[in-house]
Amino acid sequence: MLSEGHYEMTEYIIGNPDEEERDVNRQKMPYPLYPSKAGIKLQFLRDIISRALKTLTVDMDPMPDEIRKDFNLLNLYDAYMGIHLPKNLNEAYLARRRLIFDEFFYLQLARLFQMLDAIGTPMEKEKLLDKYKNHELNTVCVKDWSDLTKSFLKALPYSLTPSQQNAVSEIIWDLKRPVPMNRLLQGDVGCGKTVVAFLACMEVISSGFQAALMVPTELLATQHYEHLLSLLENIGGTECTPSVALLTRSTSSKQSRMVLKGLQMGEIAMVIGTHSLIAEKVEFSALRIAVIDEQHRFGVIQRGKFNSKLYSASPSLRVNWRNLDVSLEDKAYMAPHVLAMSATPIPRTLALALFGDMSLTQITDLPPGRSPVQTLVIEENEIGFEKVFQMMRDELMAGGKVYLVYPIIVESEQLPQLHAATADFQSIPDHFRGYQCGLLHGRMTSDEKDDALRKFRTGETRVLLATQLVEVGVDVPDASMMVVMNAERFGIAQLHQLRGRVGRGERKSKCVFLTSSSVALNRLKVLERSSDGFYLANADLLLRGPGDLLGKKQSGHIPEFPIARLEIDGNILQEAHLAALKVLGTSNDLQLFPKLRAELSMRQPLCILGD
Ligand SMILES: Nc1ncnc2c1ncn2[C@@H]1O[C@H](COP(=O)(O)OP(=O)(O)OP(=O)(O)O)[C@@H](O)[C@H]1O
Repeated sequence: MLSEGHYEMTEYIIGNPDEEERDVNRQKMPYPLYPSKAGIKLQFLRDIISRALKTLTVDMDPMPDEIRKDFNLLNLYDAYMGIHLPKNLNEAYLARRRLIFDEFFYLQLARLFQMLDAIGTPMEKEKLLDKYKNHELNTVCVKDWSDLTKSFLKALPYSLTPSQQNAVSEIIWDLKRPVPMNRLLQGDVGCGKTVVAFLACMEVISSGFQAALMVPTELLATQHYEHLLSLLENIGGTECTPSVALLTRSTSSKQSRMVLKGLQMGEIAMVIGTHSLIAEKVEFSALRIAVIDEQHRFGVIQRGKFNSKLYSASPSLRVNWRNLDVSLEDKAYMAPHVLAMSATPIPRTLALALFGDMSLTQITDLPPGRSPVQTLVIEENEIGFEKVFQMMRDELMAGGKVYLVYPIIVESEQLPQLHAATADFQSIPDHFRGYQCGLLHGRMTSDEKDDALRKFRTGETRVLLATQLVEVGVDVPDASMMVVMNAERFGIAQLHQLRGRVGRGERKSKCVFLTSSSVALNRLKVLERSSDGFYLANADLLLRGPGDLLGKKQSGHIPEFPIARLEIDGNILQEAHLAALKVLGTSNDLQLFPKLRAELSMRQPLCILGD
C-alpha cells in the first residue's frame, strides 16, 4: 500500500496460468484477460483484484448524478465490478464504456477548466462556455468587418467560397472579444486556408495591433510573404498598406536587426516567418494574433510561447491605416489570439483529444473549378516505370508541370530499395529531353531552395525532383502531375497531402503512386477511390493509429489513454466533451462538485486548481 486507499502491485509470483484459465472458462461467464507479462498467476491477480474491489464503496463515484443520467453511464462502483467480475457481456461492455468515458471526461474537463481559469470575470466565463456550446451562432457579417479587411477582400482575384467566408466571419467574431481566441482552422488540402488567415490578420492590424504568421519551413514563409505582398499591392496607395516583414533563419543579420526593431517599435504590422518568430530576442510591440500554420508540426508548447505575454494597441501602428477601428477595449492589455491551421485534416475525435480547449473552424468546400486529381497506384517494375515516364512525357507535351517525389535525398546502403532524389537527378533527365529538370530537398541552402521553386513556378524547369519537403503548403497552381516513388514509405494522410500539390488550379491533374510492395498496393488503392481528406485521415487513423497519422512530433502530445482507443472510441470522446461543458456550465470553478474537483486534481495534477 502506497498511501491510504491507494494500492499498487509490486511483486508477484510467475507461474503458468493455463490450468486456472480453464477453471474460469468452465463457469461459462465472461472473464477479463489481464495483460500479464511472463505469465503471472491468474489466481494471484484475481486475489489481489478482489481485495482491491472490497475496499470500494457504492458512493465512491465523483460524477454528478445528472451527468450519469444524461450520458447513460454506469455508477463507478458498478463499472469496477462489471469490468472485473461481469455477469454477462453487456455488463462488461457498459463498464468499459464508463471507464473510457472517465478517461476522456477528465482530460476535457482539465483543458476547459484551465482555459476558464485564465479568464477574469464570471460573465466572460459564461460567454466562453456559450461559445463552445453554440459555435454556429458566433459569426460577424461582412458589413461589420473592418475597412482594411473589406478592402483586402475586394482586392482578391477571386471571391471567397461560402465556407471560407463563414470561417472568416467566425474568426472575426472571436477577434472582437476581449478574450484570447484559441481556434483551430482546418480544411482539406488546397481549400484556401491561407487567405482566411490573411483576412484575420488584416482585421487585427486595422485596430492598431500586430499579426504574426509562423510556418514550418523557410520555403513556405517566403511563399506566403510574396503572396501577401502581391495581394496587398492591389489594395491601394502605399500610405495605407500595412507593412509586412519576413523573418527566418536565413534572413541576413542586418535585415533581421531591422525587422526586430520594427516589431519592437510597432512599425511593422505583420511578420511572416519560421521558428525564428518565437526566439527570445523577438519582441512585439502589440501582438494581437499569432497564426500557426501546420499546427501539428509545432505542438502545444510553441503555440503557448506566443500567448505568454500581454499587449495593448500600439500608437505607432495607428498612424498607418486611415480608418482605424480602435475601441476602448483595445487599450486594455491582453494575450494574443491564436489561430492554428492544420493541413492534415484531423478527424474531429483526434482534434478534440489533442485540442479539446480549441474552437474548431472547418472549411468544407474547395474553390470552384477544381476537379478531383486522377489517381493511379502502379506497381514499380520496368513496365510500370515505362508507363509512368510516357504519361509524364504526354503531360509535358501538353504544357503541364510534373513533381517527382522521393522518400530520401541520397541513396542508402541499408535501404537499397529506396529511390533517392539526388541519384535520380543524374539519370532521370535523359527520359525527358528538351525539358529542364530541377531539384529540391532539405539539404540545399535556403536560397537554393527558393531558386528551385521559383524556376518551377515560372516554368523554367518543368520537372521538379523533390523530397517530401513539398508536402507542406507548396502552391504552384499550374503543376499538373505528381509521381511519388516508393509510395509505401508514406502514410495515407501524407500521400493525400502530397497529392494536394497538384490540382490546385483549373488544369486537370494526375497523381501516380509507385510501389514495389504488394501489401502497400492494396492499402494505397483507397487513394484511387477517395479524394476526401477527412475520410482518408479517418482511414489512416484506423490503419495506423493516431501517432503515425500525426507524425512523431505531435504524437508526443497525444494523451495516453490506458483503456480507450481513439480510433474506435471517438463517439464516447465527443460525449465526454459535452459532459465537461455541462459540468462547467453549472459551476465554472467546480465549487459545486467538490468530489469531482478532487478527482480532477488527482488525475490531472498539472491542472491548476488553486490548491
Ligand atoms: N476562393 C478561392 N477561389 C479561387 N482560388 C482560391 C480561393 N481561395 C484560395 N484560392 C487559391 O487556391 C490555392 C490554395 O490555397 P491555399 O494555399 O491557401 O490552400 P491551403 O488550404 O493552405 O492548402 P494546403 O494545405 O494544401 O497548403 C491558392 O493558389 C489560392 O490562391
